[in-house]
Amino acid sequence: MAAKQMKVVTREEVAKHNKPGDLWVIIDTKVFDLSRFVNLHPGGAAVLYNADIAGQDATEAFYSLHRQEVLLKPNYARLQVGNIQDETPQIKLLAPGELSQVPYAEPGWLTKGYHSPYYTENHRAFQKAVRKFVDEVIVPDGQAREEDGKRASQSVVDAMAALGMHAMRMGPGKHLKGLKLMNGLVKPEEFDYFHEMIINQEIVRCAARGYGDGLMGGTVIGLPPILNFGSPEIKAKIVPEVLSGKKFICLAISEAFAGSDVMGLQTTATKTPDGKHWIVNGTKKWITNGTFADYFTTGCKTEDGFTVILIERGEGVETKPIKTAYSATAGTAYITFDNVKVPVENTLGQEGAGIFVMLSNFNHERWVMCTSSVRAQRTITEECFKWASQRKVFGKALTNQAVIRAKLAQMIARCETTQTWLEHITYQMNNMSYKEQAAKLAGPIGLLKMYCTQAGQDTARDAQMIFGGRGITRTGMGRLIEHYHRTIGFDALLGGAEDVLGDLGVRQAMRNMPANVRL
Ligand code: HEM
Repeated sequence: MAAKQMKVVTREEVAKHNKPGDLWVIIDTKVFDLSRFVNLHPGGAAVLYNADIAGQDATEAFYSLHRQEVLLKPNYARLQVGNIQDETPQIKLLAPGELSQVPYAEPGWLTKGYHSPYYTENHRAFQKAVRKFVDEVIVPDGQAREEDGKRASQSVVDAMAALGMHAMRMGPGKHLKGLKLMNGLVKPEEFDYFHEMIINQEIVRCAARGYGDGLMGGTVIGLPPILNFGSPEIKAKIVPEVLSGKKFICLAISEAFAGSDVMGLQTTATKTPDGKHWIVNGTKKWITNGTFADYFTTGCKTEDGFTVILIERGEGVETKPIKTAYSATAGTAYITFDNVKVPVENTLGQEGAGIFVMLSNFNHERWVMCTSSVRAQRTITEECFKWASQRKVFGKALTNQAVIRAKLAQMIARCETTQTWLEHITYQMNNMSYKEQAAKLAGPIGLLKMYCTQAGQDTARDAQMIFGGRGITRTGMGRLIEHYHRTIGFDALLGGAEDVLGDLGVRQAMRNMPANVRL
């Protein structure tokens, strides 16, 4: 279709179009013909016929009531009929992949003129490529699926698989060998936890919490036990299917009976008399991606303790969606296992050593959650800074109010402290063996996660105060704030409740308390 021919007009000409049936406005030097749209306008017709708006420059009024994205929607973009002669737009749209220039909207290492000891040129090139991909492919799908509740589009899952993204989200390791990562941008042996952190932090910018978990969150936590404890046969079958996005897996541990206290699990697995199969009975609750998973990495109670068993969807396995505060796109499930027959070869790790299998993954899982939580807060801080700068109250921008600045100060400080602590821990992960990480980082990661999610909740509350009623409205200016405030609880609970993790951090530290110290 040929591009629409735009008129070039003067402000005086626009001013003549100020009545019913002939209504134009100027928004940032662009001229919109609202003559027919006026009766469809969600904000009503009267506001558009106002003498300060009709035929006038409505830029300030528009941006105090609408998000930029309104004008990007094709049905609204087509209302533009021209541009003001000899003027250029003042409001800049970020191109896909571009960094925000809003202060503190990007972590320090991505802020012009600042330095960091942790990131190489390769990390920077990698971040650029990942952001572009996320902006172009993930963000639009994330916003749409969070709304309609359907699972992440297979086209997105496939596009991520083609870049090796599902594999990279498992962290550095042997599973990357031979893969072309981000079109060859990073060599498998050079991929480190900072690369992984970049992927997580970029994805979370889609600002769709349920979708973020729906987008293979189950794989991030459900596949590592296969990679680390599965037999060669199991690995050879499952890993390629899942990392190519053809099949889906989830981690099935929590139950109605037991959440953070995994010792309380009641799902049982008993051997058949011939010893060739497990018979699994029980239920699982709040299982991310469970509604569409093909495989379930399942914590079971067995004769001599706990055992983790890989269960394939089939006879006796049923999954039902659980309605949570975020979207059904996450696939949060209640699962019933009813006399499910599973080959003993599907046992992950030693029989009776399931606690070890489950615990071994917790550090990475919690660290992943920290990476996301920290970045999500930054997006909210950016929203608040933008809003407080453009919103006028009593004739002045909100940023003129000391109470608003005090809230921004706290939000920024939380972004900076959590990111800096996260980078410190990530650096340790890069320089420690998996065993060392287990010994030395469980406590610090527990404390970091506790602090990240506490900070997130404080930021959610502050943001809601800054946005007022808009912060509790699902559409419009404050929609990201409403979403964040509604879903922050997930961060504080998933992967171990905040209080439990704080306590874990202190208990780990107590173990290292020298017996010979006194005040
Ligand atoms: C191209 C021009 C415009 C388009 C496409 C447009 C579109 C919209 C849309 C989609 C909404 C719903 C917002 C949401 O919930 O996301 C809305 C609300 C509104 N619009 Fe417009 N609008 C335009 C111009 C204006 C102008 C110039 C004014 C000037 C006062 C205005 C005043 C309002 C008001 C008062 C609301 C209700 C806001 C609220 O509920 O907080 N609109 N408009």
